[in-house]
Amino acid sequence: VGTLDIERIRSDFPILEREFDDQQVVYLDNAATTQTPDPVIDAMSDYYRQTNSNVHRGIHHLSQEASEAYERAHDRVADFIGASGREEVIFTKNTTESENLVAYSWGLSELGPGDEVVLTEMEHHASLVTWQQIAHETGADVKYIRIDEDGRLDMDHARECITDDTAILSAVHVSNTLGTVNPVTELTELAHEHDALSFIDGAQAVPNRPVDVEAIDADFYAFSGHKMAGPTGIGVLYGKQHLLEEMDPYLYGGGMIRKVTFEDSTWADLPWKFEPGTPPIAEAVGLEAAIDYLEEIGMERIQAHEEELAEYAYERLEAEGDIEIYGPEPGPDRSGLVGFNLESVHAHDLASIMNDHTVAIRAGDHCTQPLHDKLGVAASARASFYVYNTREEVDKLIAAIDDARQLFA
Ligand SMILES: Cc1ncc(COP(=O)(O)O)c(CN[C@@H](CS)C(=O)O)c1O
Repeated sequence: VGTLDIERIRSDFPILEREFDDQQVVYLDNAATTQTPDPVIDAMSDYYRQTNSNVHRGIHHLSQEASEAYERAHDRVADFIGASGREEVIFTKNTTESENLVAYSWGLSELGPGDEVVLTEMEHHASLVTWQQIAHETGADVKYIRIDEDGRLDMDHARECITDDTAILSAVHVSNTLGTVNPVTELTELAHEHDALSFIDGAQAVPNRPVDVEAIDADFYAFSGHKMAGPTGIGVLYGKQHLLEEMDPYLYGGGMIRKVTFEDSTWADLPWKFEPGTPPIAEAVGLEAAIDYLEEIGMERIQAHEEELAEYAYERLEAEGDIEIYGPEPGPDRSGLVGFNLESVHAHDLASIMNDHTVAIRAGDHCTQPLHDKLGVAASARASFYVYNTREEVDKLIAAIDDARQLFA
C-alpha cells in the first residue's frame, strides 16, 4: 500500500499551521469533521469566480456550465462508491438528512404495526432517533442488535433480531464512538434473506476506506462531504434505483417536478426528484474535488495510515495503565479512531486540558447517548485521525494526558 508523504499532504492544509498560545494545533477531531485542503477550497473559489449560476433552469452559458458541474459531481460520487450512475446518488445536506429522506419517503408509507426496524446499540442519533421516531409514528417496533464487551456486534443476536418481521435494518458501517468496523455485507445478507432492506450509515467509512456499495449490496448508504476533506452542507444518499423510483419525495418545490397544474404535480427523473430547490452547487464542486484529492492519495493508503495511527494511539493509551479504551483491539475490526476515558477525570475536563496543550479531541456523548448508557459512562474522550496526522501528534496527545493526570491527581 505504501506510506503517505505526510509533509506534502500537510502543506495542503494551511489550518494545520495555526497556533494557539504559541503551540501548533494538533487536530485529532476528524470524526467530527475533517480539514479542507487547498485543492478543494480552490475548486469552490474558482466555481464562484468563474461559473456561479443556478442549475437546471437557465439557458445561458453560465447556467449550462454550473448544471454540467453539478451533474458531473453526481457521476463522480457514483464512480467513487461503486454506484451504477447518477440516478442512484441523491445530494442532501448531510448524513442525517439522508437518513431522514429514507425514513420519511419510504418509512412513513411502508412501515406499520407488526413491522420491525432493526438497529444496533452503537447507532448514531442520525439513524437511531430518526428510525425510533418513525417507528413511533407508524406503530412499527424497534429492535437493537447487542454489542459484546469488546464493542463488536453480537452477530448471533443479529441473526435472532433479523426475522421475517424485519422491514429494514439500519446499521452503522464504522462506529464513531467505538471505532468498530461492522460486517455490513453480512448484515445486509441477513436482511435480504428475510426480504428486509439494508441501510448502512457510512459517515465514518467512506472518508476513511474503500467502499463499494454494490459489493455490500446495501439498498441505501449515506455519508457526508465534510468528513472526507470536503465542504459542509452536502451529504449523499445512495439508493438502489428501483427503490428510489418507487419512493415519493417528502420535500417539494421547484427543480423536483416534471409537470405542475393547479390540481396536482408529477415528479422529475432521478436523482432530481429528491433534490428540491436550489441545491448545494458549490459544495458539489467541492465534494468532487475532495474525491479527486483522496483518490490521488489512495483510499487503501488512507485506511492503512489511519489504522496505523489508531494502533499506535491504542498501544500508548493502554500502556498508561489508567485509561479505559472502548471498542475492539487494533486490527481489521477497528478504524482510525480511539474512544477512551482517563480514570477519575471527566472527559470534558480532560478535553479542556488537552485544549490547553492545543490538542483538539472530542469529549461528550458523540451523539450516541444510548451507547454511552450501555458503556456505563456519561461521556467519553475521542481521538480520531486522518491523512495529515502523525505519530508525533499521538505523542503530544499522551503528553497532554500525563499533564491532565498530574493536575487532577
Ligand atoms: C456514524 C455517524 N453517523 C452520522 C453522523 C451525522 O453526520 P452529519 O454530517 O452531522 O449529518 C455522524 C457524525 N458524527 C460526528 C458528530 S456527532 C462525530 O463527532 O462523531 C456519524 O459519526
